[in-house]
Order: sequence, then C-alpha cells, then structure tokens
Amino acid sequence: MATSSSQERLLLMRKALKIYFEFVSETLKQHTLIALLSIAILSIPLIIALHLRFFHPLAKFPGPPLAPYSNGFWYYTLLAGRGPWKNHQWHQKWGSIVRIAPNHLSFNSHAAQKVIYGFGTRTVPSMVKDPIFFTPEVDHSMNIINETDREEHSRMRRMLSFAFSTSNLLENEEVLVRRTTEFIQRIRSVQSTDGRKGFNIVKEFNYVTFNIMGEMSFGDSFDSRLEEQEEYSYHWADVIVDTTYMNDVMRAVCVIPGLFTFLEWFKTDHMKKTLYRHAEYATEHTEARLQKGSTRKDFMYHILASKGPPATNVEIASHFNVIMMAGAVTTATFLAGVTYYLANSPHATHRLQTELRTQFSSLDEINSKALMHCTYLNAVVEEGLRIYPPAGAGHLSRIVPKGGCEIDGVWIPEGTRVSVHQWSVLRDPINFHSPNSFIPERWLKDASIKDRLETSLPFSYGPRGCLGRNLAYLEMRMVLAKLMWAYDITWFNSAEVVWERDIKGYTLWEKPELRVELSLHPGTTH
Ligand code: HEM
Repeated sequence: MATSSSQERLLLMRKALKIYFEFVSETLKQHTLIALLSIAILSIPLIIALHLRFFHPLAKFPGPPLAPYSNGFWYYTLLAGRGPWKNHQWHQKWGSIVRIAPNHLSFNSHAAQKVIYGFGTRTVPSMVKDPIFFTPEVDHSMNIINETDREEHSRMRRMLSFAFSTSNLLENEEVLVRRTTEFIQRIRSVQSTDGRKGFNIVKEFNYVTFNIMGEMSFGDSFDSRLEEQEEYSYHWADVIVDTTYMNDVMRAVCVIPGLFTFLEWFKTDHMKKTLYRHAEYATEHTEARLQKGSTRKDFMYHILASKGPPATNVEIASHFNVIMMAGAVTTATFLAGVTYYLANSPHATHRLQTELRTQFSSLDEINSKALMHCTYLNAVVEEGLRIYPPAGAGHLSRIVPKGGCEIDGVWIPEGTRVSVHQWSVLRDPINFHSPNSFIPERWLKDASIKDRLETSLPFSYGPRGCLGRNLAYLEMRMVLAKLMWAYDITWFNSAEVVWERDIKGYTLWEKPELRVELSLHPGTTH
C-alpha cells in the first residue's frame, strides 16, 4: 500500500517537473527578453553574496558561515543574549581575528587592544568610534559617549573631566559614604514581597549606585525632583535598567535607513517606557538643577564652571543621560557579579571579611583612602571585573582610519569596523590560568599563578577610555567593603540560579535575581 502511494507521488512529481520545464522553455522561446531580465534580477543577490564571501577585502578572514552575508546575523547574535559565549567560541575555533559581520572584524589579542583603543601613532591616528554603534537619535544631541568627531569629543571631555578627577571625587566623599550607609541600613529592613525567602540584592545594588550618581550629578535638586515626580522614587532607576537592552535594539534599528524615523512616528509603548522615558528623566533633572542653582560641587557645577564654549541645555541633558546610565548600571553590575562569585567562594569571602574586620573596628571607620590599601579587597575588585566585566559583553567598535593600518600583524583596510571582544580575552586560557574560576589571589603581588593581567582592561583605555573609572573604583570598594564588613550573607535561590546560564550578555548585561538574607556582624551599630 505504502509502496504504491510513494510510486504515485513520484509519478506526480515527474509530471509536474515536466510541465514546469516545458513552460520555462516555451516562455524562453516566446519572451526571451523578459526571461533574461528575470534571470539577471534574480542573479543580483547571488552575485552580491559571492562578492561578500569570496571577493570582499575581508574575504580571507575566517568566521561563522553566515557572518559575511548580512549584518542581520550579527544583530541576531547580539540580541539573543548569548553573544559573549558565541564570540569566545569563534575565537577559540578561528583564532585571534574573526569576521563577525560583512565589514566587522573581532580581535582577542592584547596587541589589538593597544592599536584599536590607543592614542594612535605619528603615522596612524587614533581610531574613531563607530557611528552606527553609538546612535544620537533618541535625545537629539551628541554626547560624551557617542560623539565621533575628535575635536568635539575633546571639548566635551575637557568640560566633564574635572568633575571626575580624583581630587573632586574625594571632596565629594561625604555623598558616597552617606548613600552607602543608607544602603546598609535599608537592606536590613527590605522584606520579601512574594512570600519567598530573602530579598533580591541585585535590585538594591541598582538603587544604591543610582542614588550615588544622582546626587553627585545634580546635588540637592536630585532628591527634591524625585519627590515631585508622579512615579515611585526608584522608577527612573528601574527605567535605566530596562533601557540597556533597548539601546541594542536601537542600534539594530538604525542600521536600516529610514526605520528609526518611522519608529519615531509610531513609538511602541515599550520604547516610550524605556528609551524615551530615560531621556525625559535626564532632561527633567537637568532643568530642575539649572533652575534651582547651587554652590555644591556636583557634576553640573563643574560643567557650568568649565572655561570652554558653553554647552546647550539639550547637550547637557544628553551627557546626563549617559552619565546616569554608564555610571549606575555598570557599577551595580559589578556588585551583583562579585556577590555571586563570593557567595560561591567561602575561602575568598572569609579572607575578605577577615581583612576588612581586622582593618576597621567600626563601619564609620571605613573611608576611601584607607580602602585603597586593602590588598585583598583590591584583588577581589580586579577579579570581579575580570570574570564578569560590566562593559565587556559586547563590541566597542572603532573604524580603521584612511589608508588602513596593521593590527595584530595583519593589514586591515580603511573603513573596516574593528573591536576587541573583552570577554573573549578574559576567558582565554592563554591569558588567564583557569579563566572560568574566581581567583582573587591571581592579582596579589606574590601570586603563584602567572597570568597576563595587563590584558584585563574593563574600563578600556586611550582617548575614549572610561571617564568615570576613578569614581567606579571608589564606589565598588566602598559599597563592597561596607556590605561585607557589616553582614554575613546567606544566599537562598542557589538551586535556581546558575550565573553563566542565566545572565544575558548584550552590550551591557541582564542579571538574574540573587535572593539573600543578611545576618549582622556583632560590631555593626547603624
Ligand atoms: C565598573 C564600572 C564601570 C565600567 C566597567 C566602565 C567601563 C567603561 C568602558 C569600557 C568605556 C568605554 C566605552 C567605549 O569604548 O565605547 C566607558 C566609557 C565611559 N564611562 Fe565608564 N565604566 C564604569 C563606570 C562608570 C562610571 C561610574 C561613570 C560615571 C559617570 C562612567 C562614565 C563613562 C563615560 C562618561 C564614558 C565615555 C568616555 C568617553 O567616550 O570619553 N563609567 N566606561
């Protein structure tokens, strides 16, 4: 029965093919011109694909099979959230230079880090940021992170840099200490709202870094504005977290000409609640602070006092859009990651707490200057940044300058998009022994493991290196030290959370909940 029905199907197929070929040859005979035109049009994508794969200037570089044909493959990888692991696998398979999109090469060597992000040389200028990757669309102004013009960027950096200098930050230490102490007190009383054990400390990290950045940026007007807003006081902090993913969606959108303009007319609800709400908050706080005026040396004070040409209010708001995002999310990400790794490493936790509790006899004694000399704390911070680099999941791409240049011993043509994939560098056994293990000891002077520590560049470097690096170190040390001094932490959802399975890596990271309960160290008085 079955055999006869498959024979019937075969006969039918033959008949259909015969009719089809008769039709094609008849059409070719009768309408030769139309037929040739159709074949020519249908061949265009094939010719483009053959060019991209075999004749493009980057054709000789290996990489995933779909990468040469369309940026779509790359954006799919990025938005799926598993980019860091995929990119690492590609480097392990194809070596230190991988073609990840038609015009984009990913590198994973230290030599490439120096050329791509460095200050440039006498013959090769520093590389500019990739304009597609850093889009100005939502707040209608260029800012410190997305400006691609060298001179404009230098003006902005000069305007902002005094605010971020160590001397000014130490002068503002009171804000850091007070906000951290508030956090230490607050988390003691945070209750589970869903009947489950413990509370989600990841959210609390978002809130403490948000408070520190907010007050350092806008001074007194920050809290007054938060009180006036209709939504609950941490609404902006939650919006910032939700916006990180949307930033990558916008990057994908802006690659297709005209799509952004179309979306501006038909903003989705989600876009209004994330990207646009974040930009509105930055504008509202900027305007509130400008109206109120203040003599406090917050970031706005330094922007207004800077000697260069004055920035417009739209530009200032755009800088604060970036500062609140780059400043709050990255440091909170570090704190979440390091807490996870410490929770899985009783030895490191014990050593850290012993150092802190020996060094300081009360919470109030903990200050930024003393923390700079806590050797093990600093090793924990460096290892936390290495194993889970807050800005190292994606690609911070640059454009190869006119005339091309040599990277990693290979000539790369001008106009190529290039980047070093931090995660792939940091998880490479060539650079770090047991790269997937949390080992703060590797950062100590007398370390028995000889790693290539110089390859860990969580803040990037060169002319576009992190402007908030000093502040980030002060914050990371202060919050971590006070937390670990004051509490012993019990982690409750360890059976549910597997960090590297549950985190999602876009340009920034999406993190799972860490439900913890705290028991107070006997010396804590707050
Ligand atoms: C652990 C925390 C942090 C990490 C890992 C980090 C990492 C980075 C990285 C890798 C870049 C380079 C981005 C690129 O090449 O496109 C960067 C840029 C920047 N970061 Fe951070 N960052 C952190 C905290 C902060 C803080 C607290 C601030 C304070 C506001 C800040 C402000 C900035 C700014 C303004 C830039 C742009 C600099 C420029 O282009 O001139 N960051 N950061």
